[in-house]
Amino acid sequence: MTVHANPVQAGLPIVDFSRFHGSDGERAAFVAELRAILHDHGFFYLTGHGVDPKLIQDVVSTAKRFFALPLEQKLEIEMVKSPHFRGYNRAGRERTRGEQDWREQLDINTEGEAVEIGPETQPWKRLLGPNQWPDALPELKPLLLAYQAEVTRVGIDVLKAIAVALGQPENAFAEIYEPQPSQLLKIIRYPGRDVAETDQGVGAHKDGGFVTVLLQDVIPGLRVRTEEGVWIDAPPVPGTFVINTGELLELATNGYVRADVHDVVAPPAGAERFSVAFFLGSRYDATIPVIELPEDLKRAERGISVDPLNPIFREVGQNHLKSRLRSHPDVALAHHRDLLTPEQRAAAAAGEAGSAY
Ligand SMILES: O=C(O)CCC(=O)C(=O)O
Ligand SMILES: [Fe+2]
Repeated sequence: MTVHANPVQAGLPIVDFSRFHGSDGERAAFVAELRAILHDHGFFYLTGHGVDPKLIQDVVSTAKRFFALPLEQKLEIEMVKSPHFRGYNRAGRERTRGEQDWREQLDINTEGEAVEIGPETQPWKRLLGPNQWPDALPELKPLLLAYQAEVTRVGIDVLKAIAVALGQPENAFAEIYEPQPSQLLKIIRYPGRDVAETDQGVGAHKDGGFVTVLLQDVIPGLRVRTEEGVWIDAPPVPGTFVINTGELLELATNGYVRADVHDVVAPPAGAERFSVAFFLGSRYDATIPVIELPEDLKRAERGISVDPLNPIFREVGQNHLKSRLRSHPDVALAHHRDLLTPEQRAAAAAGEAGSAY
């Protein structure tokens, strides 16, 4: 694989998206490179994405001001107050495979109205509803919604390039993300190891959707596990996003596309790490299709390995709801007891269930 000017030696490749819109030759080279990356890792740095650096700077600085608010102001919008899994979580509240993640975060999603839930309503409709915003920082809402719109555009652009790399028409995935893809935006703060009770910023996991668009501030911590089981560091590279594919693409391509496992180690004592993660998925009412790949790619399909601890459904809304119920047992108990089995209720009450995302 040819890797473009890559300052991260032996690390993840850096890809310039403007080449997708360049000359025919540039586009073909870009698409071939992307295809190899999708198959090897599903992880890369993206430049040439067109997001205004000023917007990025404002999002990061305002996110830092949010986390610097007094705890009681952040708790005014604690996630447990939202049946739709929106809002703030203190560090230690989220779990990945039963182990505590050590990060605080604010979760935003598509801004919308709650749906009245009756016995016939599909359970995933509980995910729809308004976000919670801090009164103390009114500028956060317009900023994060503007940013969410921008990273949605980037995610969809990348998805079009992915479709082409897989030998499909650019709009191959449009029928499962139009008119409203699922959006989940998290601003995240990882406290240093002097404060964190474990080294686990977030435990090893795969993301769930189409693609994740990750903005890292300046402190490293993200690591990616290759197919051979080697962990590679993915430190921040200024001006880039880290893009990674999610399980949806693994499923849709019968494992041709890889969604590498990754984690975040807590920053050193005295440091704190900030990131902004955006997860783009298909419509909640979509079913993940299996894409017929060209013969040469088909031969390289790996198949899908099923994780018994975290089964994945082709019904997207059901899948999202499952992840959210597992990651946030307090919300599950407060608002969705009726969806839990007695075992899940007991595990949630003991704070045992959970996974990232
Ligand atoms: O904070 C990061 O850099 C990555 C977070 C992540 O992998 C996730 O939230 O799924
Ligand atoms: Fe992740």
